Amino acid sequence: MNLPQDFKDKMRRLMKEESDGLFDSYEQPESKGIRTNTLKLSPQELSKKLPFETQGVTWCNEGFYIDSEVRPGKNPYYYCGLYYVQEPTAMAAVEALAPEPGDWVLDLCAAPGGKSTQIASKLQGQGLLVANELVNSRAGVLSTNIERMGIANAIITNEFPERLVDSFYESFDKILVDAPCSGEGMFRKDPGALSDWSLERVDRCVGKQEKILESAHRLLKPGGVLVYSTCTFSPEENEQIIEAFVSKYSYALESVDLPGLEDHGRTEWTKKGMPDIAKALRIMPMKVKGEGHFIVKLVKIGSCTEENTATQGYAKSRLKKATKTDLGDYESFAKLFLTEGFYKNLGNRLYLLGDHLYALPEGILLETIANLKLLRPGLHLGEFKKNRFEPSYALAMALRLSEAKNVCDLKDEVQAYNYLKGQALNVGTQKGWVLIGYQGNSLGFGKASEGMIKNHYPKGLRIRKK
Ligand SMILES: C[S@@+](CC[C@H](N)C(=O)[O-])C[C@H]1O[C@@H](n2cnc3c(N)ncnc32)[C@H](O)[C@@H]1O
Repeated sequence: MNLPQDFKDKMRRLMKEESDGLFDSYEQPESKGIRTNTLKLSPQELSKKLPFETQGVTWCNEGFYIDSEVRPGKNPYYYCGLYYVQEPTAMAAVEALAPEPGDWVLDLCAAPGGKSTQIASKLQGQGLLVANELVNSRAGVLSTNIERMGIANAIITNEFPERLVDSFYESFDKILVDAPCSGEGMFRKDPGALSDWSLERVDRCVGKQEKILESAHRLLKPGGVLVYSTCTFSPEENEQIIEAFVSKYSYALESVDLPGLEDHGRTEWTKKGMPDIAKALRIMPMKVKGEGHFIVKLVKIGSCTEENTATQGYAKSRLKKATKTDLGDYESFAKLFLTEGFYKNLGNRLYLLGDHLYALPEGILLETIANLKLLRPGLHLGEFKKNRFEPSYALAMALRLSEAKNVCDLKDEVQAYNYLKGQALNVGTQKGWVLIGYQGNSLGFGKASEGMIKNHYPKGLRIRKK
C-alpha cells in the first residue's frame, strides 16, 4: 500500500522500529466479522443456524470472525436482522461503554449504525437510544440498519451535537463519541481515508472532535460514562485531545480492560505527561486481527458548572400527539392484526409526523424532542394513506411472528430470496396484511388476496434481480 510520506515519517518518529510492524500490517488481509442481534437470538443460536464457520471474538461475546470469502450480507438471516456485519475490533468501544437495560444512551456520531445497533442489543428494549448523525446522506442508512435489527426504543436525529443540548441537557447515563477522525486505522478497509489523509486533515479533525466533546459534556448526567473512540493513531486526536478535555472538565478515567486487547494509551504522546492515559485502550493492527482504534472511558464528576443557555432554534415541530380521530384506520389495522399485548403496550405513546405514525420510546415527552430534526422519533408504525393505514417495514422487523395474527413463515431459502427480490408469493392465506417470516423471524410485510401475497418489501431494500 502506498502510504503518505508524511504519515510514515510521523509514525516512524513516534513509534521508532515498532512502526515497521504497523506499516506491514497494511499489507495483511482485513478481518471480517458479524455481531449477533441479541434482540432476536443468542450468539449460540446464531452460530448453529449459520451455513458458514464462525470463530468467537474474545472481547465481545456476541461477535464472531468469519472467513474472508463469506458474503454475510447475502444471507436471508441478514435480512431478518439476526446479525450486523461489523469488523471485530469496531465492537470494542460499546463493550467499554457497557450499556445496561434501562439506561439512556446517546450515540453522537452514529452512522452507519454499527455501534448504535450494538448499544440497542445491550439495552434489550429497555431505556432509550438516541442515535444522532450529522450528515444527512448517512443518516438514512443508519435508519435502515436500526429498523432491520427490530429496534423499537430508538430516536434517530440529524443534528449538530450542540443542537441536542437544549433538549437533553445532562440527561444521558452513557454517551458514545465515535468521532469523525483522520482514519489512519482504516487505510486498508477504506481507500477514501487513505486518499483524504494529510497532516492538515488531522488538525481539522481535532477541531471537530473538541466541539463534539464539549457537547457530550453538557449532555452527560453527573456520574455518567463517556466513551470517546477513534479509528486513527494520531496522538493529537487521541491522547492529547483527552488530556486537554480532562484538564478543562472534571472527569476520572476508568481502565478499559477487554480480553485479548492489551495495548494502551501512551503517556509519552501526551503534551504534559498524563499517566492516567494508560487506562485508555489502543488497538494496534499488528497485534490483533482487525483495524486500529483508540478507546477511552471517562466518568463525569459533578454537574456542568454553567446553566443550559442554548436557545430554541427551529420552527414549531411537525410532531404531534395522535388523537382518537387520527388513529381510526390504524386502530382497525392493529385490532385485526396485532396481538393485544403488543398493541396495548404502545398505549399512550402514539405520535404523528405528517402522515406517519410513530410510537415514542417510553419516558420521552413531545416537548423534549419537538425542536429537533427527527428522522425517526421512535418506532415507525406506518403511514396513513387515503382511507387506510399501511404498516411499515420497521414495524414488521420489530414484531415477533407470535405478535402478529396473520403470518406466512417461509421455510425455503429460495422463497425468501424471491420475497426479498420483490416477487409476489404464490401462497394462500387469510386476506389482508401478512407478516412474512423466514424460519421463525420476520422479514417484512405482504398483502394477501385471491391466493397470492402481494410484495410490500421496501423497494429500496430489495435484492437486485440478476
Ligand atoms: C466514525 S464515524 C461513526 C461510525 C459509527 N459510530 C458506527 O459504528 O457505525 C463518524 C461519524 O461522524 C459524523 N460526523 C462528521 N462530522 C461530524 C461533526 N462535526 N459532528 C458530529 N458528527 C460528525 C460522520 O458523518 C460519521 O458518520
